[in-house]
Amino acid sequence: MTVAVHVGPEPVPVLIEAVRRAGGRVVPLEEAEAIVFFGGGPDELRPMLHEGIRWVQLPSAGIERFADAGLISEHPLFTAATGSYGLPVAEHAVALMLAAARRLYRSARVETWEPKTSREFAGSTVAIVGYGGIGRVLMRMLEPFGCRVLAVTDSGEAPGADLVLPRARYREVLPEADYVVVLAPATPETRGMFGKREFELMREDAWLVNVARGSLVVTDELVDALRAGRIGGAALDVTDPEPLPDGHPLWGLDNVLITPHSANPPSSYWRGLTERVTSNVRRFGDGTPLEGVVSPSEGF
Ligand SMILES: NC(=O)c1ccc[n+]([C@@H]2O[C@H](COP(=O)([O-])OP(=O)(O)OC[C@H]3O[C@@H](n4cnc5c(N)ncnc54)[C@H](O)[C@@H]3O)[C@@H](O)[C@H]2O)c1
Ligand SMILES: O=C(O)[C@H](O)COP(=O)(O)O
Repeated sequence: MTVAVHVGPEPVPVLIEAVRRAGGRVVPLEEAEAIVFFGGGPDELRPMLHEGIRWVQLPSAGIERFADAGLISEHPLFTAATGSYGLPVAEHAVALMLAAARRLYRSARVETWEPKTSREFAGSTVAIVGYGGIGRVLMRMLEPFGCRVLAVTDSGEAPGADLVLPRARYREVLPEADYVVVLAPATPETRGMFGKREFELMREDAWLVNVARGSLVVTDELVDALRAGRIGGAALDVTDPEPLPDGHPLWGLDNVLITPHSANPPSSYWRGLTERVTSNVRRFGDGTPLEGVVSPSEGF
């Protein structure tokens, strides 16, 4: 079946091309049965959802803005870009962990010769809290380092992991991990899932690596834990608030690495998104299950 797809509100040429590559027809909104949404938020999307729309493809992996606005439904069906950005985000997590282990965050800033304090990353214990699309790629990248991987996922399956626990038991991995990589979605359930209580469970030399969403971490309690030496450090690609304002205490702590939500650079973003669009337009046309379907009740 040829799918009639509207790409908007921004008619991005590479997305139009991705729809056509999959055999879809790019049409005005009134004639569309599917929307590849790009260029706005819930306020722009809501008025586009006329009764002929059966499917909406959202551009990011984290779709909390749309869930919080009450837009996610089964009819129309919503898909996210979950898993599409596995390679770049997993690579960024590895870069942050290596920089932490090798103390590059420190060496890059000092202007004097210092005693050696770095450690080896190979053989570390890495907890992946939210083992999904990105977590699966991270697992593969950790293999050559001989890491021990503790995975938190409700699926019960994480091939190669040394331990798999359901999300309700995520705190149990914290005392064992050298690095806790946060990869869960932003939902009401995950808001603040890393705060004082969780930092107290972590090892004093362990690093928190957040490449998911800032809302999962209670920022003030993280600052307290870092100042008190309760944990070794934090590497944050995402923060709450975001952007992190100038003068925020996190900027001044030397055991903190901050990147500006740059784990998924533009070239990787467009590659991941166009692949997801092509694959899902094809699947929609064939009547096969779509990738990245969002559950209205779960919010991811
Ligand atoms: N930094 C960036 O630029 C960037 C880019 C892409 C994605 N992200 C974020 O990374 C995260 C993961 O993306 P993904 O594509 O792997 O998504 P995904 O849906 O494939 O994986 C998320 C996993 O977390 C699990 N999960 C849900 N609730 C949980 C909980 N309470 N505790 C532990 N695990 C839980 C899910 O079951 C799923 O397996 C999302 O938060 C996304 O917004 C960030
Ligand atoms: O979740 C994602 O795909 C990235 O973090 C980008 O999300 P954003 O477009 O909502 O910032």
